[in-house]
Amino acid sequence: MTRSIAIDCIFFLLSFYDLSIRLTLHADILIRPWFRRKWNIKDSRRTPNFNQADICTRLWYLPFWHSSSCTLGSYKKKPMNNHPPIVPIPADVLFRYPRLAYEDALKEHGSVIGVYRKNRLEFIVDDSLAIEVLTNESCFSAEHGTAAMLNMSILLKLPNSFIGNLDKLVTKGINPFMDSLIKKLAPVFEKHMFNLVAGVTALTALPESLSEGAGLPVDFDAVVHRQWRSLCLCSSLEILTKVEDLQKAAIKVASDIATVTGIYQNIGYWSRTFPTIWRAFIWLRIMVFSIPWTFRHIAWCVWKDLRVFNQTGNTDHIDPDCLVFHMIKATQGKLRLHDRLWIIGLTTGIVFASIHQTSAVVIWVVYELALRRECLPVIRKELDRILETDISTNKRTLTYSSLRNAEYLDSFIREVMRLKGDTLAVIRMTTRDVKLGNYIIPKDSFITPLATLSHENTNYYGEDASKFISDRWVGTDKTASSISSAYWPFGLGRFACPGRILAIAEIKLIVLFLLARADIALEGNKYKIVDPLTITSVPPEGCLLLKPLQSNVL
Ligand code: HEM
Repeated sequence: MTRSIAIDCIFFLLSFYDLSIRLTLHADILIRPWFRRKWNIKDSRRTPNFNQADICTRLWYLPFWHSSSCTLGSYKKKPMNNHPPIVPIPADVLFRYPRLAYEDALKEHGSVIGVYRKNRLEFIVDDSLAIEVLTNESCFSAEHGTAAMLNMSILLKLPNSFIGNLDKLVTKGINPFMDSLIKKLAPVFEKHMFNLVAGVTALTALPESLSEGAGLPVDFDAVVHRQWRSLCLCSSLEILTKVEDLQKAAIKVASDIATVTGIYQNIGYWSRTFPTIWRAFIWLRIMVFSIPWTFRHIAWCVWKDLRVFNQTGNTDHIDPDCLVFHMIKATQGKLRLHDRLWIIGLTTGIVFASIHQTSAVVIWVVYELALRRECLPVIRKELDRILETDISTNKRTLTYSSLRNAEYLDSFIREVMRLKGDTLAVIRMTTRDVKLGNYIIPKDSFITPLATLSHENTNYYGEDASKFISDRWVGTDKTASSISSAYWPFGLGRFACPGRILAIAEIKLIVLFLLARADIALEGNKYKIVDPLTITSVPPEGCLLLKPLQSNVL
């Protein structure tokens, strides 16, 4: 840590060097060819894709170029015997072209390599070792990986497994109750999506608006962030739906945890350039101040419910679909102080796990659909077929069984999740020195398989593995949530995402209710990938256009 901070300080000083070069280059474009000739920077010695990096990046790494590595990080540790090769990949290249950089390095150096990223050595493996790494929990631990990412190794010292408990909670408290959950969620999703379309309908009625064309822009990201994220909470923590402030607090907590895990670290210049100082600072700010402060409302609500349970001995005041209810039921008898704190801790974990990734993936799915407009009529036809009639209200609506029958949409979502370009999406940490292939991976090392090598592997998917075929999975038993050695956007092994069934159901609800009333398109027919290294968690940016339908499906 001290060493890393010292390295960051050196980086800090060197950044002035970096700045001066950037200024010089930007000031006079004419000197660029001279620089190119002088430093012969046309071709990379290491990665063929490196020529895409700009001249500034190369000059930034110039002082370290002739050493065995071009990142300062590699001076940190002396490799032990049988250590996998450490491949120097400049940070900027990793950020911009992670997939190509890692794939090339693995192709050149073998199936396991070490790469320094954000001052941290990570081991990357190819498809041949992916299953071993993802499923052998005793050597490659998901729990250790998550705790280390959060800088919360204290979680591993607790008498109960935190992630194990989260996993059990979702498996026992959500998955068996999907029918009733979807019954509760569907009307809320319906209302929000229909309101969104109604807003556009009102605008298109104005004489100055475009009546033709692809539609009017809506701030879909904001809808997902403000409204839909909070809707997700209905499913897990019904308590939060009662008070708007609590929803906001939950969203803030989820985004704080995402920041601590480094999800947004790639986006900012300072966080990328001074990763260790940034991590220490952010950890302190968020874990010590922000989360306790923001979470106090939610914690207080849960605490009150738990107190009432302790006083009365019954759970009548809590919705039986709410996870707090299941947590109380799982604890025998009266709740002691540590039981209550544990339940509050698990609540934080669920808030993060259930909101963050789902809201990013829904944006991916909607944007991909907007680019493949030929799929919209097929989905609408499917929607018409799967709708069920509620006998009490005589109204056609979506139920969990109708969502399960949405085979085409399911296949589309699976293709999006497979091909959106995840790289280092699922992390593990070695619990001891582990032999992997011909190498020894030292204890406490981050290790992760490169997802693209599994998800687009021609051995599994045939020659058209990288081609998006929307109905590829229709009529097969492979649904968007069924994971395998060739498809693991939800992880694999003992701690594979337990919330995947709910996540896919929620994504289907939002897409179906949206398409029931509107056509979608993307402005300029494109979106921008904000962070190619963290595709699953950081959604793409684009401007969604909505055009209300002439005749609604629902
Ligand atoms: C599209 C949305 C989602 C994606 C892509 C996703 C992905 C993942 C991944 C990759 C993991 C790690 C698995 C491993 O290490 O093998 C995970 C873990 C987990 N997920 Fe999800 N997830 C999603 C939605 C949800 C939802 C809706 C819930 C809860 C209702 C949930 C609850 C959990 C829990 C409890 C864990 C284990 C704890 C942890 O590792 O943090 N997830 N998820």
